[in-house]
Amino acid sequence: MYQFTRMHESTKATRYRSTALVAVVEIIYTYGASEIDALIPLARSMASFTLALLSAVLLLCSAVQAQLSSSFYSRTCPSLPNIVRSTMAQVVNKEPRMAASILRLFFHDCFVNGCDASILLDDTATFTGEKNAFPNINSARGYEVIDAIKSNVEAACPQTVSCADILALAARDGVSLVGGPNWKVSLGRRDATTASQSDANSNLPGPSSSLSQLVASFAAKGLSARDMTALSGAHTIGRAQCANFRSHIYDDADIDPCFAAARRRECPSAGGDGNLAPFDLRTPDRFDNSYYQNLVAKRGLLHSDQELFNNGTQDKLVRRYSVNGKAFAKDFAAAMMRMGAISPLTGASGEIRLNCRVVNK
Ligand code: HEM
Ligand SMILES: [Ca+2]
Repeated sequence: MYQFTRMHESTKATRYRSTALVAVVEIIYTYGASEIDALIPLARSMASFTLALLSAVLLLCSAVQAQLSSSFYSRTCPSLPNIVRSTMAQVVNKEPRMAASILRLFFHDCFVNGCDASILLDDTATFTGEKNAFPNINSARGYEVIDAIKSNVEAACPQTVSCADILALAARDGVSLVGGPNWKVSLGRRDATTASQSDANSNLPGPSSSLSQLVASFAAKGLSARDMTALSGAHTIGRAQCANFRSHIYDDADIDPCFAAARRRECPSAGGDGNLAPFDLRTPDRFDNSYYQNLVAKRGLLHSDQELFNNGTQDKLVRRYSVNGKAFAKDFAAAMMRMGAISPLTGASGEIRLNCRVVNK
């Protein structure tokens, strides 16, 4: 759709340019070379008209393309990267898990109608939002961290930076603060004015998903199976609740029996639904490639995790990441940039929310 509009505009520009050229040639032909001097001002004004037209078309193109850019706030809010980074550093220093929780918030935002901070909206009389959808209720956390960053950003650059961009930056900083890769965050997203609980319920993959369901849910967002496997490496940090991995440790066969027995101690077969367990027992708060080493050892915590290494299409890639932390870091960063570019609101769409929890009045 964007592509079509762009081609259409540039065809128009070429047509205008050749019409101007033909006109100049016709004038020379009709009036003779001796009168060309008199025609120079006319030719000049036609040339500048053509130039103006071309630049107008170029401007239109960039608006239509609606591209994000890492320098989006470099003039309007130069302190933005430092504010986000220093707030995240304080928060993660106090509670390392928060790096994981903010990363997950970003994933859950982007997969539901794009990276538009829809997940941050509280329910209202006119819509039921995403916070109480099944994948998020009693599970997604870190909203108050985004509030704190937002209020620091508002103090420095009022009404300028979207909550969606703050979330994208905070997720990146959290990962890099706990030892993960760094990447350039593209900016210029705007905030949604509505949110949908049912979209959150249907677009986010669940812990009992099969490999083909996982691949399909990422494909629906324009992400490849490789992206899916790299992004799942986020489960190298953070915690999960017993209710989400109980059936894997009690009922599945594709699991190391010692690992299953150890995990059952923190997660009884009945009760204790909210008991927390780290995804990665070895380095629970360090963003490394041990998630993949765990999968190869059949020590994935969720059923969906172990699906990536269970004699399927992703086995080879999982093995590669398990022995090559650099390859994982590189692919994770690239996939995060692609995930962060899912259907952003740009230009005049959406708004710059003043409070990340509520739509502007
Ligand atoms: C591939 C499909 C995925 C499934 C089925 C899935 C599912 C889950 C589940 C069930 C939990 C535990 C929640 C709880 O018990 O409260 C969780 C936690 C987490 N997920 Fe995923 N996830 C997936 C992909 C991702 C992706 C792509 C990311 C980020 C790029 C991510 C980041 C995280 C993080 C960091 C945590 C820990 C959060 C915390 O400790 O607060 N997940 N995920
Ligand atoms: Ca969203």
